[in-house]
Amino acid sequence: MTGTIKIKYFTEEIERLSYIGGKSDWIDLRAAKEVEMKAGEFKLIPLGIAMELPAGYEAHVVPRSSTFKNYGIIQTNSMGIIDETYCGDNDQWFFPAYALRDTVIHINDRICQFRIMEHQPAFEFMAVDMLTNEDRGGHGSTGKQ
Ligand SMILES: O=c1ccn([C@H]2C[C@H](O)[C@@H](COP(=O)(O)OP(=O)(O)OP(=O)(O)O)O2)c(=O)[nH]1
Repeated sequence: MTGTIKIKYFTEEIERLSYIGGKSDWIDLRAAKEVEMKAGEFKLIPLGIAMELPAGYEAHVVPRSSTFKNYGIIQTNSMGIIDETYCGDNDQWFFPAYALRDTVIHINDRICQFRIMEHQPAFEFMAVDMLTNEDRGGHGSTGKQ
């Protein structure tokens, strides 16, 4: 175990964060309230936590592989990025959900997972007229098989 992260839980009704015994170092997150959705609806599902990430880190939130099968929802931003600056007392994490069928997500359901990543190094972007490299080719240029 390296490092400690301050975490605030917004409800007693979700289980505390834990690693699922030796299976993965991604940590599952839970819905913090019951959410009913109709097909075609968008909702932000609260995840019931706020965190003070360590300096120099961000968190990445993605759906679980089984989330669509279980709940018929997809994450509208594909991957959620939790900035280090998102650390205020009311900066609750949320899962932006789009429902493809009528569905109910219950409180404490594990709907997504996250991990903490170091920031990329800071780069400077320098405008040039030419890149002087060989073109790689358009999308799919390496064929299908
Ligand atoms: O799936 C997500 C994505 C973001 N956030 C929180 C953490 C993040 O730090 C903040 C802002 O997210 P982002 O920068 O991706 O959104 P934006 O639309 O660019 O908003 P902003 O103008 O606040 O940066 O919202 C979540 O809780 N879940």
